[in-house]
Amino acid sequence: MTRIIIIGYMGAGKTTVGKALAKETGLTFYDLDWYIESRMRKKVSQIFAERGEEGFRKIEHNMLHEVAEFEDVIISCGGGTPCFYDNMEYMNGQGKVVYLKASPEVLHKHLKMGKTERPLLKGKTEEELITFITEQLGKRETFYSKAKYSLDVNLMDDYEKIKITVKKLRELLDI
Ligand SMILES: Nc1ncnc2c1ncn2[C@@H]1O[C@H](COP(=O)(O)OP(=O)(O)O)[C@@H](O)[C@H]1O
Ligand SMILES: O=C(O)C1=C[C@@H](OP(=O)(O)O)[C@@H](O)[C@H](O)C1
Ligand SMILES: [Mg+2]
Repeated sequence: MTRIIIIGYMGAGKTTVGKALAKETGLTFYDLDWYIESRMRKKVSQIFAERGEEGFRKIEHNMLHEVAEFEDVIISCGGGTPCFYDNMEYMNGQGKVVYLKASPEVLHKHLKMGKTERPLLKGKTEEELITFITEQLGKRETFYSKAKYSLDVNLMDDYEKIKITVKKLRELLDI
């Protein structure tokens, strides 16, 4: 039985890489945000707006316990998933957790395009965005570093290189 759990900051490529890795390996792909959206029939941004971050984290925690029971899967989490409740310890007990590690500059580059989709980044100027990423990544690193596996994705920073990322992950995780 294989269960891979991908973590890392917003914009690291968890969703993109997870999907590609599942396609290559034949494992089934679950993105925790997408799973939440389909179960709740609401966008993540809508859940944040209606229930606040606390409400979202509660739902995220419950849904994590559903998807992390599935077998032969690749699960891409949201950037905040490891940082609430005992989610990180739980994930470490459920599967191979891999941290996609990227610098604030690379994350910023990826996030510039999609910031309206992400409630925590909404309405921020360029400058505010880079400051926010740097500060929050610093705090979250404590949680992310509890992953058993980690892959630096700073140099794998374009679409053609996603294949290389997938290859490296297959070697690292032995899948
Ligand atoms: N290796 C990469 N090179 C270039 N852009 C990327 C790469 N990985 C992800 N992206 C882009 O960065 C953004 C965030 O990627 P996504 O997979 O949604 O990250 P996450 O799920 O970690 O937040 C998307 O617009 C995606 O197309
Ligand atoms: O980092 C975070 O707290 C969040 C990351 C998002 O997922 P991605 O990391 O896939 O963008 C999503 O779960 C939500 O907007 C909150
Ligand atoms: Mg994602």
